[in-house]
Amino acid sequence: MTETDTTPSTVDEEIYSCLDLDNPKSFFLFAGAGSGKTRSLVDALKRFQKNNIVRLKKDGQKIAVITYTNAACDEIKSRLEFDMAFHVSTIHSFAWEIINPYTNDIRSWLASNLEDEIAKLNDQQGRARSTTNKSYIKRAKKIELKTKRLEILPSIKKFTYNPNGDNIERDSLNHEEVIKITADFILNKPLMQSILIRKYPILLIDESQDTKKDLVDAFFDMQEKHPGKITLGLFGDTMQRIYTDGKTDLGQNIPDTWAKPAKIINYRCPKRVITLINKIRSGADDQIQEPHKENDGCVRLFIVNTSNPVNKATVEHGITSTMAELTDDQLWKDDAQASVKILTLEHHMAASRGGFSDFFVPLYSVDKFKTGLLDGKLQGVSLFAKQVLPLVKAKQAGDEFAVSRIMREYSPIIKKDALKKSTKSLEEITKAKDAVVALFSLWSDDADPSLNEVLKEVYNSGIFLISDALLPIADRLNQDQEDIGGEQTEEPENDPVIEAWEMALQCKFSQFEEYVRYISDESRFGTHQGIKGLQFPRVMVILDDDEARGWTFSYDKLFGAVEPTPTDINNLEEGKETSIDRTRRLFYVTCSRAEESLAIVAYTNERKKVESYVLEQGWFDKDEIIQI
Ligand SMILES: Nc1ncnc2c1ncn2[C@@H]1O[C@H](COP(=O)(O)OP(=O)(O)OP(=O)(O)O)[C@@H](O)[C@H]1O
Repeated sequence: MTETDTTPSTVDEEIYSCLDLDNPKSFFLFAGAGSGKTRSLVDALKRFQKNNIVRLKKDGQKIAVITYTNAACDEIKSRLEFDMAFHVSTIHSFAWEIINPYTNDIRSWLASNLEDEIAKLNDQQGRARSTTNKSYIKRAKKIELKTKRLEILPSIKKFTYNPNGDNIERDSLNHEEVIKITADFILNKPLMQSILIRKYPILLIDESQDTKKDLVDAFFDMQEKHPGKITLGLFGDTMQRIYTDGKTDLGQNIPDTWAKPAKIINYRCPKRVITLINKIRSGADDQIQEPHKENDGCVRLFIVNTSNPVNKATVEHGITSTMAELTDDQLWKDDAQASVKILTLEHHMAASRGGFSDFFVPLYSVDKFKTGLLDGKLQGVSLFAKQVLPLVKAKQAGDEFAVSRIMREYSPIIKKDALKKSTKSLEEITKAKDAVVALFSLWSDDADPSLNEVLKEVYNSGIFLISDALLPIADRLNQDQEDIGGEQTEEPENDPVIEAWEMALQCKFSQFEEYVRYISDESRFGTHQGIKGLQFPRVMVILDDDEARGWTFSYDKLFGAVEPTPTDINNLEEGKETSIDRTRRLFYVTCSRAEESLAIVAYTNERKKVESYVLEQGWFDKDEIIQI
C-alpha cells in the first residue's frame, strides 16, 4: 500500500487528488468496517462539486456513482443536494441505462446466448442415463422455454427491464442478463467504452466487493485501455463480501499505477467490539483496525444448548434482560422502541420472532413473489399497506384531514375524476364516508380483523380498487357468502399463487402491520445480509443453522461444532473459498454493526466444542461466555 494513515483527512485528500480531470488516477480504498468509506466518498464528491463541477457541466459530463441499494443511492443523492452532475444509481439501473438503446445488439446477444444454452442442455440430455428422471424432465422443460423465447425474439420491438422488479413479461430481460450483456458490450465493443468514458470521466463504485464480478472486470478493462482518460475509484471492504457474485480476488493485483489509500480507524464500534472483529478477520487477512471511541463497550456470547427443546422467544427475551444488567442500559429491555436490533440469517426467522409468519411464509414460498414481498411492491400488498393501514391509523388518531387525503388519493368513490363525472357528488361523498365507517368498524372494540375480512369489506363497499392478484379471492369470498345454504359451487382449481394468497389472507391485520414494519426497517429485526452498511447501538446476532436451513453459511462449522465436509477440505486444499470463509465474513459484518454493545446467541447441540473453540481462537474470554 502506498499509504497507511490514521489521519482521515490525508486519505480523503489522496482520494480527492485522484478526481483530476486533467490527470485522472484510479484508486482502491482499503478500509474495514465502520471506517467511514461512504463518508470519504461523499466528502471527495462534495469537494469536487465545489471546485470543478462547472467545468464538468460545461463539457456535458457527469460523475457516475454506483451504490449497492436504492436507500444508499437516495442518501448519497441527498447529501449532494440532488445535483444532476452526479449520476448516482444502483448497478442494475446503471447497466440498463448503458445498454437499453441498443435493441438489435441485445437481440443478437440473447439469440446467441440462448442457442449456446440450448446446445449445452441438449448435450446433457444426450448423455443422460434415463429419460424419465427429474433432471431430464426439468432440462426438457428448460429447452422448451428457451426455444420458445428464441422464436419470439425477432418480434420484440423494444426490450424492457425494471431494476426493482421480477421482469416476467415476454419482452423483459432478467437481472442476470442485463449485467452479462453490459459487461460483454463494455468488454467487446470499443465504441461502448469510448461513449462511457466521454460521458463519465469519473466512475466511483461503493460496496465494490459485492458489485457483480463480470462488470467490475469490464470496468477494469476499460480503465486499463484508457488510463489517462478515466478515474475508476473503488470503495469497499473485501471482508464484507457476502454475496457469491462479487469479485473474489478484488484488492489483490491492483495495478501499480493506482493509488491505494488505507483507513485503519474504526469510528463506529467500541474497543471490545473492535478487538473481536479484528480477531475474526485475522482468519482471512491481516488488516487490523484501531478504535476511535474511548469506551470499551460490551460483548457476550450466549451458547444455547439445543440438545433439549428450547423456547427461543423466552431464551432471547432473557438474554436482553441479562444484557440490560451487564451494560446498565435499560434500552436492551425496551421491545416497544425497537432499541435492540436482532439479526437473523433468514427472513423466515425474523418473521417467526416478529410474529408475522402467517402472512409472510406462504407468500415467500412463491419464488416470483420474493423480491416484491421484501420491498413491499408485490401486487396485492399495497392495498393493505398504502391504503387500508394508513386509513385505519388516521382514523385511530382522529385525523380526519389525513383520512380525506387518503380517500382523495386512492378511493375510486371520491377521486377527483369520479366526482367530475358524477352529477351527484354529495351523494358520492356520503357514500365514501359510509365506506370509511364500515371499514373502520372492523376494528371496533379492539378487534383485530383478518385480511380476509378487510378484503371482503373493501370489495363490498368499493372503497379502494382491488388488484388482479386479489380479485379472484375477493370474488370467491363474496361468492362463499352468497352460497351459504345454497348449492355447492364447483371445486376451485389449484393455483399455487392463489393458494399462497389465500393462506396469507387468513392472518390477523396486526401481523400484517408487523410485516410492514419489518420491510420498512422499523422493526427490531433484520437479516445478516440486509443490514450491510447500517449501524445500531445494541445488536443481538442469532446464529442458528438448524432454523436457517440453508447450506451457503454454517455457523456450526465456523465455531468448530461441526467438522468441515470433504468438499470444504478439497476447496481449502485447492485454495478455493469454503463455507467457513463465507460465514466468517458474514459474522464480521454482523458484529461490526454494534455501536455500543453486542450479544451473540449461538444455538448448538455441541456447546462444549463451541466454547473451547472460541476460547482457543481468542474471540472471547471465559467470563464473556454464558451457557444456557
Ligand atoms: N472521520 C470521522 N470522524 C468521526 N466519525 C466518523 C468519521 N468517519 C466516519 N465516521 C462515523 O463512523 C460511522 C461509520 O461510518 P460509515 O458507515 O461511513 O463507515 P463504512 O466504512 O461505510 O462502514 P461499513 O463498511 O462497516 O458499513 C458513522 O457513524 C460515521 O458518521
